[in-house]
Amino acid sequence: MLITRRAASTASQPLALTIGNFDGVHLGHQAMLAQVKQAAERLGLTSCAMTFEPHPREFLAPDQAPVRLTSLREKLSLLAKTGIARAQLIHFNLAFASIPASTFISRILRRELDVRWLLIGDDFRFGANRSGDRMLLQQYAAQADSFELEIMPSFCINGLRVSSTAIREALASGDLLLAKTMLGRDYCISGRVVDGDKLGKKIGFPTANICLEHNHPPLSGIFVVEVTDQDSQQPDRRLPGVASLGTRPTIRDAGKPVLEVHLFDFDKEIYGHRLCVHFLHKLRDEAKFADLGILTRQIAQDVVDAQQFFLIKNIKRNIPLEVYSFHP
Ligand SMILES: Cc1cc2nc3c(=O)[nH]c(=O)nc-3n(C[C@H](O)[C@H](O)[C@H](O)COP(=O)(O)O)c2cc1C
Ligand SMILES: Nc1ncnc2c1ncn2[C@@H]1O[C@H](COP(=O)(O)OP(=O)(O)O)[C@@H](O)[C@H]1O
Repeated sequence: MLITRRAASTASQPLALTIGNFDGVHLGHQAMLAQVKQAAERLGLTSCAMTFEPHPREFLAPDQAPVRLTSLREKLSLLAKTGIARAQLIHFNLAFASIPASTFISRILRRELDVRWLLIGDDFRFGANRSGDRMLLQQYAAQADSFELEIMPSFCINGLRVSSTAIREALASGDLLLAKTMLGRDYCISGRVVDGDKLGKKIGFPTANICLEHNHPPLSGIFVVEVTDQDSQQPDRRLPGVASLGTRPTIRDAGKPVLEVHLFDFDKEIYGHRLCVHFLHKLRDEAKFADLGILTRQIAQDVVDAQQFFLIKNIKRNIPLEVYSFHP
């Protein structure tokens, strides 16, 4: 077995490690990473998260692979925000998928990475044919001069197990609040602004078209959003707007999802800028309208509905408030 390393910036030091796909870096992942950091501090180790690209199921069964919550870039940036010292990226290919579970432990975890403390989820499986499990790791952990093993129980909120699958389902059904509860932040998609059909300005609603880093986003429809522009003077400033994520059937069906945002009270050229679109609320599903005039009137209504959302969101209040909106 040949292992090649690229761009390791930290010197090789004994590790406190956790392993996973970390798609979304949700609150369950964040709790795991916090434990790894604590153990690393306590034991004088380097905290590290091992993750895979592509997602193992994207490689092994592309037809059944789940839609991604985060691109690799987004995932690494979220991992960095947790304060974990290092990410160990495994290029998931046939050679890696064929490594027997016991070889993965002895050769990679122990010899190559010098793992002294390991945290895994309660349903963690690994190695060729997913034959390795916590029992196997426990056997190795019991040996002299081995690593310490911790098992993370399911992380639940209101009795619901937080998982990437549950977040994908919440997003697909338009329940952005539930997704936010599990992610610990608004769901967001980032990418660079590219040229579109140049129709937006003509109909009075310029839209920044964002190049998607993953082809199958986990949600679709028309949304209230806030946008941050990483290439602006104020990269953390959240600009309000509306976004459309769909195939645009009215104009010329793009055949694949297109993400575009119209920002309120904004008229700068931002082609090439990297934007992050934070999804706050779903307004409606995308529709095929009879002509451009009807679509334009609907977009104007979407803007009014979104502004109403922001009006209520921004009022400071000390009374529990439930809001009903009626649509024709
Ligand atoms: C708030 C909003 C709602 C939209 N809703 C739809 C829709 O329901 N159906 C559709 O075909 N296109 C919809 N669009 C996409 C428009 O067709 C698109 O923005 C317009 O064609 C301009 O595209 P361009 O930026 O590539 O020039 C929507 C766009 C926005 C900003
Ligand atoms: N309020 C705004 N919201 C979004 N983009 C805007 C806005 N004002 C100006 N722009 C700029 O105009 C472009 C969108 O104009 P549009 O006519 O829709 O062209 P395109 O089809 O290339 O997206 C954006 O990429 C951005 O550079």
